Amino acid sequence: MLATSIDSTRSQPALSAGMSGMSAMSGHGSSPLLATSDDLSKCKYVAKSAQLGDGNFSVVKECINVQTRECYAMKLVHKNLVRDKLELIYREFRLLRTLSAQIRRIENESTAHTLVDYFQGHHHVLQLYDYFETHDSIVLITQLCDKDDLYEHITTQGHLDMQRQVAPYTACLLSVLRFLHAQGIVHRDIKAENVLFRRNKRQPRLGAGRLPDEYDLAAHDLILGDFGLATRTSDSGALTEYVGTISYIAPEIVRCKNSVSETPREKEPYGAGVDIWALGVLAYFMAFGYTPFDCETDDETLDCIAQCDYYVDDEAMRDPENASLWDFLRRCYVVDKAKRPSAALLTQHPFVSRYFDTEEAGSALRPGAVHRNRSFNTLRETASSDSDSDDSRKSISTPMTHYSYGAGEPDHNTSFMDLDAQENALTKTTSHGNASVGDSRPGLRRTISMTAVKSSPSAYRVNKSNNASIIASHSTFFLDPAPPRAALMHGTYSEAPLQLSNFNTTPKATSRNNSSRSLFSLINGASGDKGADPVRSEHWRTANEAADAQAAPVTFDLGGSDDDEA
Ligand SMILES: Nc1ncnc2c1ncn2[C@@H]1O[C@H](COP(=O)(O)OP(=O)(O)OP(=O)(O)O)[C@@H](O)[C@H]1O
Repeated sequence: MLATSIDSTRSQPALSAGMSGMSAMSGHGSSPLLATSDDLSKCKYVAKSAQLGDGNFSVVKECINVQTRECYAMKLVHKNLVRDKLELIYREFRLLRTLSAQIRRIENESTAHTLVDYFQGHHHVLQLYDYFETHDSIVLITQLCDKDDLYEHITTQGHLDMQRQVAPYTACLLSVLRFLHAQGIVHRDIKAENVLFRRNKRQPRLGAGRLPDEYDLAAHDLILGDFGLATRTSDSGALTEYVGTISYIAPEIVRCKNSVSETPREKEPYGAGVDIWALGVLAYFMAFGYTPFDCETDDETLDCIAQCDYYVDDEAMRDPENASLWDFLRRCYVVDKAKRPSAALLTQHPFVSRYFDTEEAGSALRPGAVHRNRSFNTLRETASSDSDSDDSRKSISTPMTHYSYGAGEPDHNTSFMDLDAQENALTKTTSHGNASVGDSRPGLRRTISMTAVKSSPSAYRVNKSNNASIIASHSTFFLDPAPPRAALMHGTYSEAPLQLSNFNTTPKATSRNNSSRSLFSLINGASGDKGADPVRSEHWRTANEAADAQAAPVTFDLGGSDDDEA
């Protein structure tokens, strides 16, 4: 691992030098050298001025690669905003890049007959295609998704249809978590705002007798994004950071907040189970249109999470047709992280097992009676066994020892048959309290992720063994058509992208294929112009802001780990 100076490579033709792409976005965090206009690459992307969305540190816009006319999402992370939080973007980039490489490998190896589940988790991870740096921004070029995310879908519809949407959407996200966790990656920010819908929706060809109308096929277009808080457990050692989004964080993360003054050694580390808890929160939100633990203040919410005290709609709880969902949620909301099931085990749960190849799990566990509950009300019960009748809400407390895996990590081989055999009937602690909680429940609002990342310049190093051009070329799989390598930026330091109110061309939305065994063959295959269009490219490349060249860039080391592409 050794640092590479930006200016030593920037003057090279960006796309011909193996390390140039990487080094342009990498560096050592000290004494950055001034770039001149000669050093700047032309930007190969033009963005729409209107944004698709924004986050704490970034704006996301639709863009077009001027050579291939493929459309992507452009995430512009403003350097000023991340100057003391470089590790955030560094970590997100590294993870997305590694995941993209891993996904490419899997997709190349996959054949139709090996696809046994309806959802292939790796198809639903936001794909990184390209990256570059300008004077003001670090820019990630990713798969293009719809403007409306899952949060918008839920709030627009009030709540989602249990049978057609909640169950398959949950199954799809469970499939993503199973994939990520198998790679040793914890997302740590599973929430509706981070679930997108792929833009390029193609009509799937369904196999005979294959569930054409039983569920919303948009489930195959879910894309999990925002890997800003994701981490590899092997990279981070014990996870003890208080990060995530309050409504969705697990009790063990809450405990990390409360033990902030303790030495790291004394903190109780958490793992992939935090994503399972958050998936339970999201499934609940999809089903009922509000989140289970939210109170008026953050402190109250954290207390409720720590005690697993969640809102329960009385009617919805009693409806036997919702039993499967409630049971799924109870499996997710286990306070003891060692007893919370893994994503792999949860695929056997009746609420979602129809979407997985879980024959061994036993057909008796397969659901058939999960239907939409159209008539829930907002009266919920509170679980606190000590709550008084003047409590403003009622609740049901999930027992913390709902079932037992024994000590240590969950046994991923344990089936739900085994678990159910161990399990006692759910012991609800229903308290009195007659007041409706409708008034006390805080209004829904888009959530904000918490970060606890401190700057650590020493972490930025360059790994010369990672060849940027190889990594970049690997980030282009499943493009339709695949762009020539020269059409990518490969991390170069470039002029700011031109921004237009609209593209005066007919762009091709770029997306990876849908997933599922029945959806694997798609009606519309790759077609169209496969080559770069240099004339058009030059046309698009005019009018970039040369002013960008006047100051030194923030330097980044995006050197990968050893398990990145070789
Ligand atoms: N690939 C994409 N296609 C379409 N829209 C996107 C895409 N990526 C992000 N968005 C939109 O931009 C918003 C912000 O993106 P993202 O969550 O990645 O930014 P962030 O700065 O990491 O956010 P946060 O501060 O919440 O962590 C998303 O909520 C979504 O609406």
